[in-house]
Amino acid sequence: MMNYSSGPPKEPAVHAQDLTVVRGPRTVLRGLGFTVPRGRITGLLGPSGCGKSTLMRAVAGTQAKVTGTLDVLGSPAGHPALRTRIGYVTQAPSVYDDLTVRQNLHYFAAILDPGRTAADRRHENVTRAITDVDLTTHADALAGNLSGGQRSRVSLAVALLGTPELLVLDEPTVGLDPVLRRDLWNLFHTLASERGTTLLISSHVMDEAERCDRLLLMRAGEILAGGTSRPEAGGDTPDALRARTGSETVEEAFLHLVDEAIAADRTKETTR
Ligand SMILES: Nc1ncnc2c1ncn2[C@@H]1O[C@H](COP(=O)(O)OP(=O)(O)OP(=O)(O)O)[C@@H](O)[C@H]1O
Repeated sequence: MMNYSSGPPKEPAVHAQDLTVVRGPRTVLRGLGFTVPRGRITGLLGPSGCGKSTLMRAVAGTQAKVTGTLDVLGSPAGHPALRTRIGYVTQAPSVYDDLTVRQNLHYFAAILDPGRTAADRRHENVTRAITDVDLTTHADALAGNLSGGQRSRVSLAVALLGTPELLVLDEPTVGLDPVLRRDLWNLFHTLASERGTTLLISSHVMDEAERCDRLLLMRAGEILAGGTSRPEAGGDTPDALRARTGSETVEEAFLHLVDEAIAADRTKETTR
């Protein structure tokens, strides 16, 4: 296993400039600039509806009406060459209820790595992914009989099958108990430190921000902290964010920045 402790490559995994997304009649992301450093966990945090899922869909290449620059692992987002290099887990677990956990994984493994000669490798990858998400004891259970949290871990295991360079995880810990949340965060840190995986993880639970290496804070389709319009491009660290805003927690820092943004909006309106 490779160890990336000597420092990840400098070129960011994701680079966005003037990124704008329109959904229906609304401009949901407005001219965003940010980078996601390689081999680190970047947390994307902000209130419900601020545009986190839309941003992740754009990075994963599944979002329509994206304008501006969005480079992912050196290619434009959505490029076919990125398909096997990115693992994307949406909020809705995509598993087949009438297959067991192991059968689900074998099904997706066969798509990623087809052919009889790859059977041993597929078997190894499936076993590793099931172990990674701690579902070994449920490997032969039907997915339809699993709890919500277990089903989302099957989705995560599917994303881990191809050993992706970039993992895009949309609220992966929603509905999980504290022990599982802790275990998953430990897994995320192991993936970053031992496999060099870049993780972009969304959450609206501010205490999860403390577990990230870097933070991008969003509000109403804009980046509030960690974007490239500020010197802390590549995401603020939780420590830097707290220090910069004189706050004890990331939640307090976020509220401080929201208040600042609201005050700045009001000033703009009154000077119009
Ligand atoms: N298909 C759609 N058509 C039009 N607007 C949409 C569509 N999907 C989402 N939106 C709007 O885009 C905005 C951003 O949605 P998005 O799902 O990206 O937010 P989010 O931050 O991920 O929210 P949550 O934390 O609740 O998942 C929301 O205001 C939402 O109403």
